[in-house]
Order: sequence, then C-alpha cells, then structure tokens
Amino acid sequence: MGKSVNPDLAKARSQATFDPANLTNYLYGGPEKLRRKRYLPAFVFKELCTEMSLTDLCLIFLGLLTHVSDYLGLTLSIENMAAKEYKEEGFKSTDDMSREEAYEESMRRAVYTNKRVLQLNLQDQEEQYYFREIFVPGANPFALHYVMFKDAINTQGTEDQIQKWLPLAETYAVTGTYAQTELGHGTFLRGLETTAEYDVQREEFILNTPTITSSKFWPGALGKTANVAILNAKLITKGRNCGMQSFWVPLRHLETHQPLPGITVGDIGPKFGYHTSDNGFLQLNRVRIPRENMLMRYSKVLQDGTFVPPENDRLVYVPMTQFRFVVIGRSGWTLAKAVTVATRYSAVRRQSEITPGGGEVQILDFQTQQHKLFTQIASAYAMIIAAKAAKDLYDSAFSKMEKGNLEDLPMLHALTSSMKAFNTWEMATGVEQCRMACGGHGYLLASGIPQMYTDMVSACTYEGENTVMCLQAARFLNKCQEAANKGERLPQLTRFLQTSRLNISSSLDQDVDLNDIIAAYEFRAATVISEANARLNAGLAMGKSQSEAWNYASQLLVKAALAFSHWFTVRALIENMRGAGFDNSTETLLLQLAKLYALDGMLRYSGDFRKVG
Ligand SMILES: CCCCCCCC/C=C\CCCCCCC/C=C/C(=O)SCCNC(=O)CCNC(=O)[C@H](O)C(C)(C)COP(=O)(O)OP(=O)(O)OC[C@H]1O[C@@H](n2cnc3c(N)ncnc32)[C@H](O)[C@@H]1OP(=O)(O)O
Ligand SMILES: Cc1cc2nc3c(=O)[nH]c(=O)nc-3n(C[C@H](O)[C@H](O)[C@H](O)COP(=O)(O)OP(=O)(O)OC[C@H]3O[C@@H](n4cnc5c(N)ncnc54)[C@H](O)[C@@H]3O)c2cc1C
Repeated sequence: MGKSVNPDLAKARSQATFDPANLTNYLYGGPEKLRRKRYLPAFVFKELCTEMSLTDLCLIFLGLLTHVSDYLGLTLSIENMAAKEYKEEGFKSTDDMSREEAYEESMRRAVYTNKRVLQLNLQDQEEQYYFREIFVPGANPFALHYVMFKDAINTQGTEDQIQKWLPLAETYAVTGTYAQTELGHGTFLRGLETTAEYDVQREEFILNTPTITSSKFWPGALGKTANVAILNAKLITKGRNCGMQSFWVPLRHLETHQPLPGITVGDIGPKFGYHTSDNGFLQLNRVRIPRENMLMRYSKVLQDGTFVPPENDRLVYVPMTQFRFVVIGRSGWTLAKAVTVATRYSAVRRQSEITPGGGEVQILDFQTQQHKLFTQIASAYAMIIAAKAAKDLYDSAFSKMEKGNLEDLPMLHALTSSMKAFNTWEMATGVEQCRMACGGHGYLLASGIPQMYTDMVSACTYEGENTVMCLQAARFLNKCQEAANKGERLPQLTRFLQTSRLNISSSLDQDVDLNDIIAAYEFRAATVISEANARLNAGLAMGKSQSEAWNYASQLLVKAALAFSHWFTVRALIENMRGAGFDNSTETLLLQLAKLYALDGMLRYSGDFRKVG
C-alpha cells in the first residue's frame, strides 16, 4: 500500500484535543469488541486479496487502530482495494452493473461471507454484521433471512419449532423471508387479505391470496432468493376469523429452487435504491401446509380446529418491534459513515479563499461547512447513544415479557415506533446534508454517500411507515397524558408529564447548563403532548367521534411523538456522556458536542421552544 496520508488530513488530525481511541472503545463496546471488529475485515482481506502484501495489511490494521473518525472512510477504500484484488472472478463495484448483475454480484459475495461465518463459527450477530457489511456494502439479499426470518422463528415459534427450523436457517439449508405486506395493505394489518383456512379433515391450512390486492408485495428475498417464508395471514378456523397469525410456508423446491405447486413468485422491479435486494411478490393458490407449520408460541390451533388465542394479541407484532430496534441503531451508524466521508473530504478539498490572495483554504475552514458537518457528527453520536439507551430499556422489558410479564409492551411499542421514525428521518436529512457538503463529488456514486441515502432512506417507510409509527407512539403518550390529567401513576418513562417544570437557571450571557437543556427538552415534549391531548379533547367537545377527533388532532400527535423522541435522545446523550468515565479532555469535547446537538435542535424547532418560553 504505502500510500502517504494527505497532509491536510494529517494536519486536521494532529489538531485533535482528545485521543480517538477512547471514543472508539466506547462506541464499539470496549477494547475487546473493537479488536474483534477490526480483526475480522483485515482477516478476510488477507485471505481474499492475492496481491496485497502482509505489510499492506499491517498498515491497514495500524490505520484502523489510529483514527476512529477515519475508520469508516478507510473501510470504503479497503473495499475498493479488495475490489481490485479479490481472488475469484474479480470483485467488481456494482455501480456500473445492471440490476441483474448487481444482484448476482451481491449474492456471490453474500454466499461467500455466509460460508466463512459458519467456518469461523462467528456467533455474535454484530460480528456477523461487520464481517458482511464490508463485502456486501449495499442491500444484502439475505438481510431478511439474517434478521426478521430468524427473529420470527425465535419469538413466535414453540421450542419444538425453534429446534426444528432454526438449525435449517443457521446453516442456510433454507433461505427465508418475512412476508407480511400485501399489494393492497402495508400499514393496516387488520386489512390483510391472505387467508389460512384450517381443514380439520386433513389437519392442514389452505393458504390463499384471493384477490390481486392480497398478493404479498415487497418482502425482501421473495423475488429470487428465498425458498421459505414466515408468512402472515388471516387465520380462519371453524368459520371464524382469528386475526393475523404467522406460518412457515415453503416457496421453492430446495434442490431445483423452482416455485412449488400453487406458488407464483417474482421480482417487483426497479426501486429508488436497495437495488441488490430482490423484493418480490407472491401469490398463493390454495397451497396446503400441515397444522404444525403455524408458529404456535402464543396462539394455537388444536387438531380439532379449536383456536387458542394468545394472552395478548399484540405478541404477533414482536418481530416488527425487534427489527425497529435494529433500524434505530443502523440509522445512527449510517449517518456516522456519511459524515465521516464528508468530513475527510472537507479536510482535503481546497476551494476558494477566505482572505483575498491568501490562497485556497480547506473547505472545512468555512463556518458554514463546519455547521453542516459538526451538527451531523453530533447527530450521529446522539442517535447511536440514544439507540444504546433504548436497547437497555428494551432488554429489561423483553426479559420480563419472556417470563410472561407484558406490562412494558405498550411502552416498548411506543419507544420503538417513535425512535424508529425520529432516527430514520434525522438520518435521511443528515446523509443528504453530507452529500451536498461534498459538492459535485458527493453526487458521484464513488463517494459512497448516494447509495447510503438511497438504500437507507427506505427505512422511513419499511418496518412501519414513519407517520404511522408516530401515531402509534402517540396512542401511548395520549393515554399517559389522560392518566396524568387524572393524577394517576404513570410509567417511569413518561412521569415527566406530571413533573416537568420550566425553571431554567441559565441566562443568555453564560454557558448553558446541561441540566437546563434536558429540562427544556422535557418541558417542550410535555407541552406538545399536552397540546395534542387538548386538541383531541377539543375535537370530542365539538361532537366528533373518537376516531374523527384522533384524525383531527393527528398532526399535533405526530409532533408529540417526535418531541418525545427528541427529549429521549438529548437526555440519553448528555447522561451517557457525563457518566461514561472519559478523561477530562474527551468528556469536555463530548459535552460540547452534546450542547451543539441540543442547541441546534432548539434552533431547528425554535417555534416549539419559544412557545414554551
Ligand atoms: C450492529 C448490529 C447489526 C444487526 C444486524 C443488522 C442487519 C440489517 C440492517 C440493515 C439492513 C436492512 C434490511 C431491512 C429490509 C427491510 C425489512 C422490512 C420489513 C418490513 O417492512 S415487515 C412489514 C412491516 N410492517 C409494519 O410495520 C406494519 C405497520 N403497521 C402496523 O404495525 C399497524 O398500523 C398497527 C398494527 C400498529 C396498527 O394496527 P391496527 O390498526 O390494527 O390497530 P391499532 O388500534 O392502531 O393498534 C392495536 C393495538 O395494538 C398495539 N400495537 C400495535 N403494534 C404493536 C406492536 N408492535 N407491539 C405492541 N403493541 C402494538 C397498539 O398500540 C394498539 O394498542 P392500544 O389500543 O394503543 O393499547
Ligand atoms: C425497501 C423496502 C423493503 C421492504 N421489505 C419488506 C419485507 O421484507 N416484508 C414486508 O412484509 N414488507 C416489506 N416492506 C413493505 C413495508 O413494510 C411497507 O411499505 C410499509 O409498512 C408501509 O406500508 P405501505 O407501503 O402500504 O404504505 P401506506 O400505509 O399505504 O402509506 C402511504 C401513506 O399513507 C399514510 N397512512 C397510512 N395509514 C395511515 C394512518 N393510519 N394514519 C395516517 N396516515 C396513514 C402514510 O403515512 C403514508 O404517507 C418493504 C418496503 C420497502 C420500501
């Protein structure tokens, strides 16, 4: 390799007032996790890249060790390096390929990494992800298999079903997808039309998509890759509709990969992004599966067709809640990648003069460029850290749920729904800002940023369209506000509705106090939630029905969910930065970053903050 680092980049790095290694260890969960994360890609490149010398590899390894902020950017150049020297038929960038070729190239890489993950016995999901992400940087054709397909088996299957099906998934004896959305319905799950009718004579379900709108439409991997689906359908037994249940449905022959009888599958065609994911359609023409293929952890159908309902009919939604957590975390890391590329570019790009005749400056010296990028660096840290805080809440709630205590399920649903919407919208805005901060070169696919945007912006839609998710969270927040109005006890997470007061001590001429920042965001959230509740009640007072009044207040209800997420994020960022045990210089810097994030948010939502004084 032997490439020297650009002198402008070296200069920018030399001015750091902190040791990046402290941050890297914190972000990746400690030195050992970080070592593993860095070792895996280097290991693969050493194995794959024929001409890359051991010296090159050590330089890469050292390069990874010294600059976290550079790590992700370097990853992209490593991938290009591997692109030149990949051992087999050549590892070509998919940018210039047709959709068919890009899918095949991604499939080749994904199958390679799947094999190596098994051979290396990589059990940890994060390590598996890091290993794959380097080689399949865009949409991975197996994404649904890795996450929702296996999660659905784990969370909806009985122990016997898990024992039977999970090994098949883990060893890629089958390749799965999660088929819920239909051509006619994605959001309104009660409107799903696919039926699973129980035939008591043969103890089988007859699966059918009776109308064109009932065709499954959008599921990833359905177009070509998957040979099994966890499919959600309306269960009908003894003439009664028992709501949406999940079923293990074979789609294609395991040897020939041809569609099975009664199955029509195909690709839905070109998309805005996510080109290497074969999102597909599926029609079922009275396809029979055995009774044992219904995932029966929570609800059951007995041999005689008796439906045993779940303790809570929302448990069937758990795979979606689980995946929303993945999306919440990935949003922050996607923005981190984009702002790393844009910041490095801004250190090496010289354009225009600040002082006439003083020579062209690094564009990072322009205040406007710093504002574009530093606010996004702060946002990336905020989202990553808030996602960790939300995950801690999730883990404690989930462990209670596994013992049958479902009391936290509504809070969990509200938190995942609102944070998924907030993080993906913030990520989409932030990545686009990073792209534009790189001028024309940001518009090149080679910059890496356009694909980050076109792939990940779909997260504003999938896993629950963002507006709908905000309204879901608002159901919980509004109930809490109603309880607060009656002086009732609230869940821990929303007790601020009863306690928040605006007693800000900071004055404009002094450095703002961090506790005041948290108080301001808390008070803003409490005020917006209360206003939404008041608007709903005003609608009722006007004689509207509950659902009409809900629709009448829905714009404010969406704002309430976003204000709640913004507060959760600011609080998590400040509290984790203060409590992370950093050395003084690092903590000082991070608290500056937290202030930048919070004050920038106040400027962007200045209407809310001015309204609450
Ligand atoms: C480093 C880490 C590496 C990790 C690996 C990372 C690798 C992958 C990363 C990136 C690759 C990306 C790959 C992604 C590919 C895309 C995958 C996409 C998949 C999908 O999109 S699957 C389909 C998703 N669809 C939805 O989400 C549908 C959304 N709609 C709804 O959920 C419905 O609107 C509804 C069900 C919420 C509403 O239903 P309905 O109208 O019937 O009723 P309501 O009255 O509104 O609600 C009823 C009641 O239920 C409660 N409820 C609803 N949902 C839930 C839930 N999930 N959990 C708990 N409770 C729920 C709701 O609150 C109501 O209760 P209350 O009356 O309010 O008490
Ligand atoms: C890249 C990608 C991958 C996907 N992968 C999968 C997959 O693997 N498996 C799967 O099952 N699905 C998948 N989906 C489908 C996805 O889950 C749906 O697109 C999503 O749930 C939104 O539903 P919809 O498309 O029907 O949009 P709609 O719900 O029709 O949304 C359209 C508009 O209507 C508004 N709207 C809808 N309902 C309400 C309401 N109650 N109140 C206010 N406004 C409302 C929305 O806010 C939005 O503005 C994928 C989608 C994409 C884009």
